[in-house]
Amino acid sequence: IVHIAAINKDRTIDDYQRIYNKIAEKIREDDEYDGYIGYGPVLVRLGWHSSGTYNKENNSGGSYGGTYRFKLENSDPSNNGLQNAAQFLDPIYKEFNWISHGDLYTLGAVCAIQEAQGPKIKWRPGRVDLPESATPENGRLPDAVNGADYVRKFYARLRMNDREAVALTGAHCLGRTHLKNSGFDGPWGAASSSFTNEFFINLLNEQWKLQKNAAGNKQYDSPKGYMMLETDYALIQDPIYLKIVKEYANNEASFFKDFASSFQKLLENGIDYPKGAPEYIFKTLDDQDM
Ligand code: HEM
Ligand SMILES: O=C1CCNc2c1cnc1ccccc21
Repeated sequence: IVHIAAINKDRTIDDYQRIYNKIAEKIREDDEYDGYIGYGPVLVRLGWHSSGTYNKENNSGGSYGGTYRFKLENSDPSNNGLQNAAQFLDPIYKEFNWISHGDLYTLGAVCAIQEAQGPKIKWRPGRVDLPESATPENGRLPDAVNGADYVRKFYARLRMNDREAVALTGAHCLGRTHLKNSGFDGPWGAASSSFTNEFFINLLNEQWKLQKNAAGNKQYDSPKGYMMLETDYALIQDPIYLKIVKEYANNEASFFKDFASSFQKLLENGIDYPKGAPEYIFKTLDDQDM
């Protein structure tokens, strides 16, 4: 399967910065969501899940077709809770319905990371809405109750190496798990809305105890009320991953650099960009004194 980015000559960076600003202002405005965590984390998860269906074996899935908008994909149990992000983006799509859904979902994630004081993420438009028949089947997104071998194999399907896998999982500095969505619970204390390397610091500094949560699922809990999924904890069980976790815990700049490149790669998996395709770096509201 080949998906070629459609270059729309009528649209410039100003058009996309206007959408970016609308999303950023709405994130600021709707600050009460999820106990005042805000919409940032769930917008990041929507961008990641709409891209995480990619399979390098046949170049299927991925963000290009915006197929999350179809029932088969948005009712995938792995996507429980992302309806909140889709509803957040609805009014933005109505006002700027010249943008494709794939571009909107990924732009929303880039905006959320940058507005959370994370790294600047390069973003390229050109995804084209595909019909419902192009929706990938359920089951392509990762399960949390697994170890390092599963994590390595899963990320390899997305063309990600060990460093990219650890960097991407660092997005778990944002938001939290919700029993009603995924059957995992917490953390309450550490559920942050700022993008930092604290996920790696938590992994190394807390005492973790594997226990069953209220839904009967295993997760790691710490005395401070923090939590880790088994796939999070795998990053300090595997010696190769552990070395990278230590690097990112001690060097936030290195984490930011690797996250920025890995996240762009994740969001662009499966898309062929023609030579000279425009690539944008959006200004934050702070950069624009807004
Ligand atoms: C093995 C890989 C991964 C697994 C098993 C996993 C699993 C999960 C689970 C179970 C939740 C809780 C969802 C809920 O209950 O609302 C979650 C939340 C989240 N995930 Fe991941 N994840 C993985 C990788 C990633 C990646 C690569 C990113 C982004 C780059 C990401 C970003 C997020 C964010 C931002 C949240 C918080 C959402 C919110 O607060 O509503 N995750 N993840
Ligand atoms: O250590 C943290 C910080 C707050 N958020 C999360 C952590 C660890 N694992 C997570 C897994 C999924 C979603 C959020 C988190």
